[in-house]
Amino acid sequence: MSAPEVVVRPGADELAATVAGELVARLAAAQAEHGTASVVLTGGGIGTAVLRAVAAAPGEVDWTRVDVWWGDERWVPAADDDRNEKGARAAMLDVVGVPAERVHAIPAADAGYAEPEDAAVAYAQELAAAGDGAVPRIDVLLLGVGPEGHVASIFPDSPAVADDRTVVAVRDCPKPPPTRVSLGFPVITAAEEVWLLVSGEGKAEAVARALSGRETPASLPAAGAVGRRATRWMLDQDAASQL
Ligand SMILES: O=C(O)[C@H](O)[C@@H](O)[C@H](O)[C@H](O)COP(=O)(O)O
Repeated sequence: MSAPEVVVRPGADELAATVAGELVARLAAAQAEHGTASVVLTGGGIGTAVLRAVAAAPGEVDWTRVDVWWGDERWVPAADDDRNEKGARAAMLDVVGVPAERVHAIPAADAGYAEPEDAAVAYAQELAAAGDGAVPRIDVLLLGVGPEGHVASIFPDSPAVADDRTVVAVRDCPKPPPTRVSLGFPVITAAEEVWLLVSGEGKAEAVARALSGRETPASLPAAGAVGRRATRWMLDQDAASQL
């Protein structure tokens, strides 16, 4: 595991454009090496801005050979505007044309699973099937970061921080909506590259704490979000202001 890399851009728009350009380049390189590429998407403001920037400049990637997964999803019906999937489809997936069979959405609350725990098991099975029983190769795993240091839907000092399952149901989230399904640390830390996308002064303290080396994944989940080959903190100036 290498030391985290920190990239700082002046503002959120420049950050989104930089991340989009580097994501396109990384996915194209993965396709050149493996034939296919895979990315885990995040919800949230800067994550969605990145998807819009990718759609505006989709580059050299063959989008019919990209597998798309999600880091977390809100436990709401498929048509609800809170769905990360809905936002990602509108911002990018439908624009660049990722085929339906490569879009691995976390089941919605009206998809036929009684409880989010059942949906989590189903998503864990879908991941395992793609990876021949293990976590599939993830070229880039994108994560937003909350002001208190959550990533995906793993919140500080919540049961998910110590859960060794690949996918977990999460209840009583401090950020609404309160019920979610999230990847667990075993998947996040299995990704080739983890990119943490952070914008705004309200996140500056969490960024500084995560990079201080003094936090645990339980106290500050973002501190536990490390990739196998690379961990990149991609920040705007405000988010970097306490470094
Ligand atoms: O679905 C979600 O809510 C997320 O995936 C969540 O982890 C998000 O990425 C962060 O809360 C940052 O969100 P913002 O960029 O909007 O602050």
